[in-house]
Amino acid sequence: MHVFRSEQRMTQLRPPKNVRHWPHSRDGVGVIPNSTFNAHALRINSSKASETSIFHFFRKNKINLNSVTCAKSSSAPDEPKKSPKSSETALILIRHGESLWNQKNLFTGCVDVPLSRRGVDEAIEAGRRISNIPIDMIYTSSLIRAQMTAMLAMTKHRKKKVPIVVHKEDDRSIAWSRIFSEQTSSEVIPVVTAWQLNERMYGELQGLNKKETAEKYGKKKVHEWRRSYDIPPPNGESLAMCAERAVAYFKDQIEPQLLAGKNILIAAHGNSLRSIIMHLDKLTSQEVIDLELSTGIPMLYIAKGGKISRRGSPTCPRTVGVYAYTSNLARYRELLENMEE
Ligand SMILES: O=C(O)[C@H](O)COP(=O)(O)O
Repeated sequence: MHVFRSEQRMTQLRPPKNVRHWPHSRDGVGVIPNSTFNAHALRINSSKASETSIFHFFRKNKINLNSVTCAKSSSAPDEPKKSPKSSETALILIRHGESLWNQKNLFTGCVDVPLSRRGVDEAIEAGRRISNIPIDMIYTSSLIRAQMTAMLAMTKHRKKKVPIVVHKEDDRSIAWSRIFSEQTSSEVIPVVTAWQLNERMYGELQGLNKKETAEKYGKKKVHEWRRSYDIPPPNGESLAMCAERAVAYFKDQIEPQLLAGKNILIAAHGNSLRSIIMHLDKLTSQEVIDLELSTGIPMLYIAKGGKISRRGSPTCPRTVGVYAYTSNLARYRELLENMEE
């Protein structure tokens, strides 16, 4: 059974300072390029009209264009440039923390339900477990439980960067949401919200209690709706239909950033992540039936040489455990430690 479940809470032993958790990489590869969100001089790559209105806005508000930088106004963050084959980047997947309806065992799907108190704690704990892993961009769904998980987790990241939702409604919102001073731009992490990463639509089951639904329609039928690959719940999405949008988005928008050197966090949902993991781990539609994701447990993948491979679930930095880390991540962690000394 291919399961990422919460790990036994190991005793919180702090390893001695000089103990290296991982051997340094032989090739001396530097720390993962901390390619933060590259801000550029304000360039509105859009129609002349919006450019005029933007410059009109700045002039009217006496904003000196020379002191303002913002990223290019593309609907996606910077166009990814291919990074050298040897470079390595991290991909972290986290299913949102427990939601109020998870707590009540209700089918949630696309209903926009917030985290429960326990879900908030799970998101913060997940943040501790990924606090040493570089993150340059965050992708989340348009649902609050996934967005809250990402924001809460990032409060524990040792780089202390501020996640900022990237708005892409129109050129003005793009320009305004990315107006930083030069210094600020190095202190933020762009957060891209995408409906394609939403939980699968559970149709008529949304809001129903999972146990009562199984009693009403039969355990087998409900298990089929919940865990089969291509059987949708009544007026809902099958996992295959969810994969069509979630995996397509991952391939079109996220993978290029990852392979271009950006370290990525995706905070999403049980089924949108199951479909992405099915793609990454090349699971069959039979194998994915057994894939269960616990709420709030981070899953680490490493992209290197054009491949994205699973490394396991990171544990808390102070937890004595088997680190599914690489020597590059070890260097990054040492950098953070030296930064804090
Ligand atoms: O949408 C929901 O109800 C849950 O997030 C996932 O439900 P499932 O575990 O039945 O897929």
